[in-house]
Amino acid sequence: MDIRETKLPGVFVLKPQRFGDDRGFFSESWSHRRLADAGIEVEFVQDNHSMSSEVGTLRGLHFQAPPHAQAKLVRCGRGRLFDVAVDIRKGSPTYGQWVGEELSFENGLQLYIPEGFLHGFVTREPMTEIVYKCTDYYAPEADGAVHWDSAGIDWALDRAPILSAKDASAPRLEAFDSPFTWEAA
Ligand SMILES: Cc1cn([C@H]2C[C@H](O)[C@@H](COP(=O)(O)OP(=O)(O)O[C@H]3O[C@H](C)C(=O)[C@H](O)[C@H]3O)O2)c(=O)[nH]c1=O
Repeated sequence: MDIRETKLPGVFVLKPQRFGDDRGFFSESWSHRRLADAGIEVEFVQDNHSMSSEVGTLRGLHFQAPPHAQAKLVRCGRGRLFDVAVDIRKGSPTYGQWVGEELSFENGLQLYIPEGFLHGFVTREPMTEIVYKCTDYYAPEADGAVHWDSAGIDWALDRAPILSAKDASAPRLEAFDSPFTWEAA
């Protein structure tokens, strides 16, 4: 498994090895030991799986506030999507900055997103499925959102995205009071 840090410290792109043969391929999609060896010391407790039928479906930008903050390990089980993380830790040198990566069934890439970051994605193919591990359980009372179009993200959209009502009415980043604070390592 190759693991490389993105331009946003703490956010990593991972590429598990695929062993191909006449049947297809085999891949270890997650290894606690391999992440720990890369300095990613987290315990996942919940797997999420969502499917979006249409191209241009945008889910995000979401977070869970402390004490239910979630780090996530995201991959694309079917189709293709553009996955984004935004730093919202007050005092962080990279506050408000974003990084994006195209994840697909074909490329097998994953994105690791630590606590203190918004997460969102937009689909690039129909029937796209996202699968991701979380380090805390769903806590609806701690669930939060920031407007998808307020962090300067280049979503490369050719039309208005398909959104949930919650996402369409989320506050803009500039009007958002983050519950996260950056702590220098
Ligand atoms: C997140 C979640 C949702 N739900 C239920 C609540 C709703 O009845 C239904 C759909 O929830 P929501 O519209 O929040 O789903 P998404 O818009 O895909 O939200 C997710 O999308 C972004 C990209 C994320 O990273 C988060 O995991 C999450 O916010 O699933 C659960 O039962 N458990 C959960 O962990």
